Amino acid sequence: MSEQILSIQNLTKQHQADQLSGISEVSFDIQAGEIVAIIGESGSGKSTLLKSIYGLLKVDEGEVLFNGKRVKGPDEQLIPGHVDMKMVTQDFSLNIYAKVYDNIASMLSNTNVAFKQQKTMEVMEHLRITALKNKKIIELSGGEQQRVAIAKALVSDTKVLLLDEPFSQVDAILKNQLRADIKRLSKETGLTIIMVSHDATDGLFMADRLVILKEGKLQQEGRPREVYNHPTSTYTAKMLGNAVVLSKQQAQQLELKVTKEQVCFYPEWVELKASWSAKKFNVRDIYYKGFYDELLLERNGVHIRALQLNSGEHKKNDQVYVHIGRFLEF
Ligand SMILES: Nc1ncnc2c1ncn2[C@@H]1O[C@H](COP(=O)(O)OP(=O)(O)OP(=O)(O)O)[C@@H](O)[C@H]1O
Repeated sequence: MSEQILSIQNLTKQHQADQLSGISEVSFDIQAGEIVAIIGESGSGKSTLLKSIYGLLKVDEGEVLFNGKRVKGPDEQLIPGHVDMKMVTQDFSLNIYAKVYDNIASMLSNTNVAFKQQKTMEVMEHLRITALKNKKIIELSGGEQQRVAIAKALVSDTKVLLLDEPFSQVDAILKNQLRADIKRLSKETGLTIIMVSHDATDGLFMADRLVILKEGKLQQEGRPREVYNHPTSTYTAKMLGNAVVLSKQQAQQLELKVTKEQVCFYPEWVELKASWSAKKFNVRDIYYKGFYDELLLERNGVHIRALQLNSGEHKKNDQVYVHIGRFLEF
């Protein structure tokens, strides 16, 4: 059983006193070796939470415990931040005229040169940037710079890596590779990672646990599969899976038996098949997604979306039989 490394307790930080602008009473624990993804819409407080955990912001209330010891705020020490944690921000903080190797090695002392070399080479191999060793940062692509920034953060035996929008600079192919590499790194080395992303698929793909933030408050937390399949709000469902949200009245127009005010389901829960319970819908539009289509369907003026795995099977203005196999009520 892994041990707890961080405990975030009742953390509150408002940037402006007169309006909600930060985080409010956020509490959760992080186990050593876990990957935690903080997910939320723009302005929900993700960066504020990450910076508060690292000790970059003076919080109003609550505290962060690292192995049971309180993380100090920026007003309590000369260099803000925690010695066992490292944060990689979107600007990377690299010396752009220095070589990749030197950028990384600069984090280690010269007291043991052989160790410094070995450690730098080791971390470069982990991040697959050995071939870039003698290149200057200015000669690298955004994705390569991102890897160097992570290598630099990890070389000095970091226990917790904090990543703020780690994939903002990379294309889809590189993003998949980098996500897999970071996940592998955490599993191989026991590194704890807390990442912030506006793209929920990053969290679903990589994280052991998701923390969903809404307007500065913790909305839901749990394992990705659990949170995805059992969202406790329409906000979480929309953040994670492009969910369809209907009012009670709209749901009743589709002859769904509902009792609560809102109904929510993912497009993949909608079955396109004729059965005794299926209803006829019109295909109003088709969005081509590569190996599948997303259909915009309409019945009695209510629109829903469904997936068509057999791309091209139904066309615009076709009529299809639809069974909403599963839906949640809020
Ligand atoms: N230094 C600051 N001074 C005043 N308000 C701030 C400051 N930093 C953040 N805020 C406000 O606090 C709220 C949360 O900001 P934060 O950057 O934590 O959100 P976020 O979820 O990371 O957003 P994004 O995804 O857009 O980066 C926002 O309304 C933002 O405008």
